[in-house]
Amino acid sequence: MSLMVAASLLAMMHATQPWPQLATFAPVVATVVVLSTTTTALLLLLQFKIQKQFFLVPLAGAYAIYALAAVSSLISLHASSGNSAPMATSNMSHWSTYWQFGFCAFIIIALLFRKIAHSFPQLNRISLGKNTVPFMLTPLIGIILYMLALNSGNLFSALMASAPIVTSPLSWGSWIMAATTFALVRAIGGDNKLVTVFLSIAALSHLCHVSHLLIDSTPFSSNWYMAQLLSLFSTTTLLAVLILQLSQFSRDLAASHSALLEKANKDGLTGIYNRGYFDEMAEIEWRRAQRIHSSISILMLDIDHFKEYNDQHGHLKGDKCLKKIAQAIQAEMQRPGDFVARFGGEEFVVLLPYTAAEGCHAMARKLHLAIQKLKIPSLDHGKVSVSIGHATWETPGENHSVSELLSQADLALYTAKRLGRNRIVRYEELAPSLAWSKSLFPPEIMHH
Ligand SMILES: Nc1nc2c(ncn2[C@@H]2O[C@H](COP(=O)(O)OP(=O)(O)OP(=O)(O)O)[C@@H](O)[C@H]2O)c(=O)[nH]1
Repeated sequence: MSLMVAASLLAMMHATQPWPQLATFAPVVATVVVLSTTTTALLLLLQFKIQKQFFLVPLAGAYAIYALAAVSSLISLHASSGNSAPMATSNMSHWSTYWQFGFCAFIIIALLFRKIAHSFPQLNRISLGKNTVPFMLTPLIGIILYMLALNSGNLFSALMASAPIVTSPLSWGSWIMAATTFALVRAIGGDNKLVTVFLSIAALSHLCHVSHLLIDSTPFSSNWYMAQLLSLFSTTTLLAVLILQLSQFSRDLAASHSALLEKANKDGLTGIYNRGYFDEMAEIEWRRAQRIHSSISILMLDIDHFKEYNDQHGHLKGDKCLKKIAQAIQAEMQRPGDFVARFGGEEFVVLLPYTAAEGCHAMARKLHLAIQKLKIPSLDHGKVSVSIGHATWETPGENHSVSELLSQADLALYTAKRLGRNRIVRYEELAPSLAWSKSLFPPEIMHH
């Protein structure tokens, strides 16, 4: 800001010094201003939609008015293409007087809204699309004022007469308005420091811009060039910060979305995947195995006598034991696609895509050994152990579902429990006597 004031003062000291006449300078500036103010107004409305802070709506109005003025400036430039610098005539034109007042007035309204926001919380609940009236009101007021400004040439001329700009009351009014806006931005500020800083820069460059016009607006003087540059500056600074904020916002959103997804898929206690995620992944892998005619295996593990463990050591120790076992199983998942989930209570399930029966059995042995190696002491049974049941489908058929494979692994696990726990049973071993097993185990036992 100090740099801007210093450059501005320097230009003022050499106010009338003529510079090279760049005929395209004013149209280029006006075009950039039209684009940047329109984008700023739209981004501010977008930000309101996200942040629900009503003051952003009049702030968008301020930039919408600026855009209207810049369009008007472009048109007048085109209409008087013979004139080298119609943007800065010796008197302030109607539109420039209008937009300088309008721009500042809307910023002041925005600041006041921000100040009293807590008294009108219902304003922040207005949503774009549903309640269109407040949003239509801003451009509507802008257009009405604009038409007034265009059609009241007599009123403005009377006020400004043909006096030099520096003696025109409207010009001074415009300067006072710009100075008040800057002072209010500094005084009221807000919680969003970045927006406040950049709004201050915009308000200060606007104040400098008006000051330059007041001192002298001879086309192509150093003062005139400075005034053009400042108008460019005052419209693009907030745009830059808005783009920065929106990109930051979308980055934050993506991060929190993936964190949320991660949380939704994980089991809170053990940190491994939960049953819901397992069901999703098992379905996907099952279909893939069907498509490419590949084998797929499922392994089910259940901690032995865990009820007794809980009763003897307490639930907290029980939780610790569950975590340790979950981590030990997780540590053995080395192939891409293999994964473990907590199936419920003290039961875990491991999905092994592209794995045939022998590979699955080797994995079961590895897991059994890994849990033995933990050497978690248990009062009645020496060390905590697990029972494992597993099943494999070499080529899953079209008319079958993953739940069939799951029930087979479950049946193998149940058999391991029945045979005395702390062992591995493969479903394929049971297969010939399956009918026998099913009739042997009544349905209520099957859901152990
Ligand atoms: N600490 C703790 N215990 C749990 C948790 N979830 C389930 N349990 C306990 O795990 C025990 C499971 O008991 P049962 O289904 O009878 O199985 P078990 O005692 O291991 O017997 P078998 O499986 O036949 O060896 C119950 O006491 C549950 O309260 C948990 O998140 N934390």
